[in-house]
Parts: sequence; C-alpha cells; structure tokens
Amino acid sequence: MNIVKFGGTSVGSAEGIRTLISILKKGDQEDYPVVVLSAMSGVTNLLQSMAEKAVLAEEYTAELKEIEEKHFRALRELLPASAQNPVFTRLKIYFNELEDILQSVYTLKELSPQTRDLILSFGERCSTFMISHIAKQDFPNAIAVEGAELIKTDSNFGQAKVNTPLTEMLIQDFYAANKDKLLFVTGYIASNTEGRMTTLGRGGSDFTAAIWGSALNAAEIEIWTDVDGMLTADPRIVEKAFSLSELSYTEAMELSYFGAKVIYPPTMIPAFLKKIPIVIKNTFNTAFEGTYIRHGADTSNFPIKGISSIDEISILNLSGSGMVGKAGFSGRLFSLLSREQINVVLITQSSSEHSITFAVKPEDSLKALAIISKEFELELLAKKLEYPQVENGLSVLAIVGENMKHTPGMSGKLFYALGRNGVNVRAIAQGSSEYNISVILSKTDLSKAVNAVHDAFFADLKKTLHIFCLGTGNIGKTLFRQLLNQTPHLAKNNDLEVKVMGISNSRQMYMSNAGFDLSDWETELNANAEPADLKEFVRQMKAMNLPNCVFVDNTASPYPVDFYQDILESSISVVTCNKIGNSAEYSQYSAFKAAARTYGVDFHYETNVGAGLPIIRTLKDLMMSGDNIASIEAILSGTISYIFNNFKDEVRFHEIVKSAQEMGYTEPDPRDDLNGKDFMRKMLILARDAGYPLEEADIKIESMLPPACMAAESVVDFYQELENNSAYFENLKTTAAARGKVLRYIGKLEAGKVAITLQMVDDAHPFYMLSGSDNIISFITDRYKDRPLVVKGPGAGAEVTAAGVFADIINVGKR
Ligand SMILES: NC(=O)C1=CN([C@@H]2O[C@H](COP(=O)(O)OP(=O)(O)OC[C@H]3O[C@@H](n4cnc5c(N)ncnc54)[C@H](O)[C@@H]3O)[C@@H](O)[C@H]2O)C=CC1
Ligand SMILES: N[C@@H](CC=O)C(=O)O
Ligand code: NA
Repeated sequence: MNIVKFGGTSVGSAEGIRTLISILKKGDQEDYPVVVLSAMSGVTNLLQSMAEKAVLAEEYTAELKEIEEKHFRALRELLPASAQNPVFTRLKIYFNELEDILQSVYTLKELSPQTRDLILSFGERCSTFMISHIAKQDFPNAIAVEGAELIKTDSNFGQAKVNTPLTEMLIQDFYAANKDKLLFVTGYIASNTEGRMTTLGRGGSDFTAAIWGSALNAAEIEIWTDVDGMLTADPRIVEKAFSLSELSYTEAMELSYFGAKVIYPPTMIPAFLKKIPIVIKNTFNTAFEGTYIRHGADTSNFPIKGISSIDEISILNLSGSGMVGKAGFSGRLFSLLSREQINVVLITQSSSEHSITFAVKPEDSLKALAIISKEFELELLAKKLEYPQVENGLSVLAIVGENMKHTPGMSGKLFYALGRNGVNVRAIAQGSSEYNISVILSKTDLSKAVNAVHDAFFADLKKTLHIFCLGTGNIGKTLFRQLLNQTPHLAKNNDLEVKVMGISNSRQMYMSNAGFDLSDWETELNANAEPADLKEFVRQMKAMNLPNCVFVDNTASPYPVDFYQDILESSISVVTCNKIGNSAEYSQYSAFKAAARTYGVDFHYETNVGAGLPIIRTLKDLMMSGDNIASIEAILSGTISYIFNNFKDEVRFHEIVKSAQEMGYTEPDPRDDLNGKDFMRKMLILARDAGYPLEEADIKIESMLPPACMAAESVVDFYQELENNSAYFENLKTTAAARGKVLRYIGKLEAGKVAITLQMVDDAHPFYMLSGSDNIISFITDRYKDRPLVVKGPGAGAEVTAAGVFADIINVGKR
C-alpha cells in the first residue's frame, strides 16, 4: 500500500487535478493508495492574510472571493453541471463558516493561535472535499477524510506535536474500517485532545503523508510536486543542474536544509524511522521517474550528491580571552540562542577556542546581537569578550553527499574551484558526519561559486567556459567560425562548452547574457551594440561574475594590454595572440606571469610565436623538465618566409607583399612584418621564456629594407616605396640565385644575445628547404645537443592562428 501526496500546485488548477486523477487511475485498482492533499496553491497564504487583515479591522472580502472563485472554477471545469450542486452547497457552507470566524476576529480584534489554525484548516478541508467528489466520477468509492480527527497533537497551535501512539492507532482503526474506500485525506491539519483544530507547521502535508505511511507501514510514500524531484543544485542558479535519481535520507536532509525546498525533511522522520522509501514525482511531467529517498541509496557515480545554498545569511563573530578553556561557554551561547528561537545555521570555532563564528538568518542578527550583549554583559565589561560583530551580505554554499566520507580530496576540489574563480571564503564548516562541507562567501559571488563547484564535481557533465573576445578581424572572425563548427565535437568528446559572452572590436561592443549565437554573432552585435569602451567592457565582464572566464585578445592594439593585470587579478584567465603585451617592458611580462600564478588562472599566448605551431609550449616543457637552452635559431616571420618563397620569375617584390597581406599572413600593418618588428617581438618573447630578461633594445635587427621603405609614413606610401625600390629587391634575388642560394631572414638567440639577420643560405643549411608561410625553429639544448629539436610548419594565417587561440582557450578549460 502506498501513500500519495499531492502538493498545492498539483491541486491548484483543473489541469493539475485532472492529472492527479489520471495518475490514480494508472495505479493498482486492488490496492488503493491513501491520497493526502494540500490546499490549492495560494490558498493558505490568502487565509493567512485574511486573518491578519481581520484582526486589524481591515477589509478581507476580496481574498475570500478569490478563494471561492478558485474552487468554483475548478469545480465547474471538472464536474458535469448535474453533479455540481451538492459540492457547491458544501463548499458554500465551508466559506460561510470561514466568514463567520473572520467576522469574529474582525469584531473582537483578537486572533489567537488557536483561531489562526482553525482559519488555516479551511484550505485543506475545501480542496480535499472538492477533489474527492471530482474523483467519484472515476472512483465511486472515493471519500473525503477529515484527517484532523485522526492525527492527535498537543495544543501547540501552529506547530503542534503529534501524539504518535494514539495517532497511529486511530489511523489504523480508521483504515481497517474503510479498506474498500479510496481515502482522500486532508494534509497539514490535526486536532488536540479537546478536538480543537491544530496545524503541523511547515511542510505539514508531507508530514501527514509520513504519519499515515508510518502508521500503515506503507510500501512507499509518493510526494507529487511541480518540479523534477531533487536536483544537484538550484536550477535558477545552475542551468546544468539535473535531477537526482536517488539519495539517502541523510543526504536529502542535508540538501534540503539549505536549498532544495522540494520537501521539508524533518517531516519525513516517521518514514525514515520505518525505512519507508519516499519518491518525489512531478505532476506536470509524469515521464520523470522520480527522486528516491531511501535507505541504502546508491551512492556511486559522483562524489557528491548536490550543492545547496542559502542566498542570504549574516554571521556573528564572538571572540576574546574569556572563552578560552571555559567549558560550557558555547553551550551557554547556543542554548541562549535556542531559547530565543534563533535558528543557528552553521557554527565554526577556531581551534584556539579564541573565537566562535556562527551564521543566522539576517532578520535574526540584531536580536542575536542584543541578547548576547545582555547575557554576556559582565564578560564584555571586563573585556574578556569583544563586542560581537555582525557581517551581512553573505551566502552559504554546501556540498553534500555520503560518498564524501570515503573520498579524500573533496575539500581540496571545492576550494580549488572557488579559489581559481576568485571566490573568497569567509568561513568554513564541515559537518562531523562528513556529509556536508559548508562555506560562507560573499552574496555577490554565490552564483559564480555554485556554478564553478557544480562544474568541478559533476565533471562528467559539460563544463562551460565563458569567453570575452576583443577583435573581430581576421583572427577574431575565424575563431568564431571554428568555435561554431567545433561545438558538437567539444560537447561530445571533451564535455566542454565554450560560450562567447562578450565581443568588442574598435567600434562597438556587446555583452550577451545568454551567450552569442555564433552562427550569427554579427547581427546580434550590430543590433545591440554600444560604443566600444575597453574599460567598460572589462567592468561589465567582471560584473557578470561568471565562473571559468577567459579574456581573449585578438587585436593588434596596445590598449587591451593595459587591462591584463587587473583581469588576471580578478581571477580571469587571459589568452592572447597580440604580441604587444609580452614584448613591452620585461617588468610587465613578468608581472603578468606572476599575477596568473598568484591568482591561479592561466595566461596563454602560444600564437605569439609561430601562430598555432607548438613553440611556446615546447619551450616551456623543455624548461620545466630542467633542460637548458643553449641556442635557438629560427625563421619566425610567416610573411617574409612567404615573400622569399614566392619571389621568383617575373613577380615584383611589392606585389608579393600585397598578396601576403591578402592571404592574412601580415600584421594589420604590414610594415611591422617587413621592418622586422614582428620578428623582434617573437624573438624577445622566446628569449624571455628561455629565461633571459631582455628588453627590445637588446635585440639587434638587420634591416632587409632600404631606408626609404623604412621611413614610409603610411601603408600606402610604404607600398609605393617598395615599388620604387624594386631594383633593390631584384638585386637581392639575383645575387642569391647566382650563388645558388636562397634569401632567409633568420633570428638567433645564443648566450643570451639575440640578433636577426638577412642571410643567403645554400642547400646545406637546414633552413634552405621551406615553402609557403613556413616558420622553422631549432632548439639546441643540453639534451638536444647533437641534433636539434625542430618545429616547422605554417606560421601565419587566420586558420592556424585562430586554431592556436582556440587550443589555448581549451587548455584553460582542461585545468
Ligand atoms: N595573421 C596571423 O597570421 C597572425 C596574427 N597574430 C596576431 O593576431 C592579432 C590580430 O590580427 P588580425 O586579426 O589580422 O587583425 P585585424 O586588423 O584583422 O583585426 C583586429 C581587430 O581588433 C579590433 N581592435 C583594435 N583595437 C581594439 C580595441 N582597442 N578594442 C577592441 N578591439 C580592437 C579591430 O576592430 C579588429 O576587429 C594581431 O595581434 C596579430 O599579431 C598572431 C599570430 C599570427
Ligand atoms: N604577421 C605574422 C603572423 C604571425 O605572427 C607573420 O607574418 O609571421
Ligand atoms: Na605558436
């Protein structure tokens, strides 16, 4: 035999009630369940508000009308006109009775807890009576049970305590006498020994279900609500939260204590004691199989069951020498708080016993402060205690799961996820059961923190990277296309999702709360854009306060670089193909690295050298594994490589430069390639990564351009000068050819010195054989002494560069 309980939303509309009946019809016709019902949604609140208005002699008829209408509407929809009359009449009697009571409250201006409970009881009585009659159409043996008569309590109105032995006996007798009936029982309400109406407090209808379940030794208790059971986190905060299929009682308790308001676990204790499984189902999604709460629940899969949170709490801190070694101090403190009905959410005590921190609801904080000041007046005066401090604007996040007990590293994982996302933890508490680790943090960080922790623990799910991109040019555009094309693969094979949350170019910017649709990012940007403003972009990015953020610089501008430090210090990783940051002053380069290290985020710039070729990574691996760089020889300008590889036959020099630009190999300003600046930057970055604190001035560059080209003041002039100097370039070419050689612009780092020179090399030189926009880099190290480690391949172009940026972004995600 099962108990099924339907909550307020399930009985709150004709649609809900219709579903309820169809759920009952699917059940076993031989073995009827006991059906416990709540008041129609909103009705208890209306009753409450009417009672409060009546005692202040305010008008309450509007609410009364609303309650009547709510019931009548459902009734008209669900019962044929011919069958409506007796039900209408009975409901009308209920409403008249209710009105009489309210009228007395109004006249007497007196609302005792006893009267309040009587008023509140009408919600369940009306819904149960009405629904039992609707059900009669399908179940002629349906009857409404005034459950209040069967659950016996003390006279603590509003939160009555059940007399379990008596109650169980009454329920058992009643059930035995009505075995052939389908019972619809009022939830929430009970009565005292004098037969006065009482109520069971918060979650009262669940409690009714558990009491009946326990009395009748039910096989199962089904709680029908309007959500898919219990979830791994609050779905309003975590989009990826998912329903749990089963959990233990303890886990359910711990999870609901802070968050998941699906059930109120203390009400489940009768079921818990008898080991009766509880299953939470969704009236509005009957396909959902339910969340099972039971003994011996499966604890495998994930190390935690879920994350619960309290949006807003306050903490009080009590410290002073008066506490040290004083047995009973905390006992005195907490029994004081309990006496005053202040619920303590969480406690942490320093091991020196010098301070106690505890969390309470914000509305209790001042009261707590006042009673503590009074209780410990003497200690405070004697300065054995400091005046307690209240801190507001805080939230609690807790990870919950029985598996944690047996799994080391859980708190490490939690704090790593929080730390890496720049979430400052104000206090920590671990339940001695080890089923729960709670942290207190700033309310503004809660959403970010819960998402980051969810991503960290439910690693089998997709992890989301939130990226903010500057630059929609050659590289930026290509990156968006690659991201779009790769989305399904990333989701399937890497459980990773990359969401572009913000885009700016030099003209306009937009932050998309839902993330850009990359198949049409340009339209979204154009339609919503505000004028570009880097400072504002960074401000908005930080204000979104999302977990796993990456700032991506795909510009060739010096301005974004000014923000890197601040961004890294805000625990946001930086990925850049812009070389300006790493090739300005050494102090800045090392400050970026230090910031990334200190704040536990990534600073990736693989494409600064050789575009997507694994050069920075290779060098880093060599260095980290203790190798020592003796020398680096390299061709690192894709543009110049392309030019020399195609400077043949009739083509003129400036024409090839133009085509290199068209191919997307050059910098936005091609002079930066031809004058050696771009190459210099790459050599400087390599030298620094190889451990040499060099500055730009330390690098010798042999120009491959005649002075007039170097002096050109605009790109247009530059092309003109290249053309004017055609003879110079022709001469270079024929001279090399005459000697059986090719032109190569080569950088060399040796003994801490860097030079870039224009050379003519023959086929004995390893750099002779190159084609297209190839880069080549050859490392001679302690380990690669006789034969160098060589990386070679296309070192420029939008595809390979964007792919390198992409890989850097993914590498942030992998951590
Ligand atoms: N082309 C290649 O093969 C390689 C390029 N790179 C680097 O890629 C970067 C981008 O190159 P391209 O895409 O070719 O340049 P581009 O000129 O096509 O695009 C640059 C983008 O940056 C935007 N921008 C400029 N200043 C800005 C600011 N202050 N705020 C926001 N946006 C701003 C522009 O509006 C434009 O959308 C450069 O730093 C370049 O060195 C790196 C490796 C290889
Ligand atoms: N303009 C650069 C592109 C890569 O950084 C080049 O030509 O190498
Ligand atoms: Na690279």
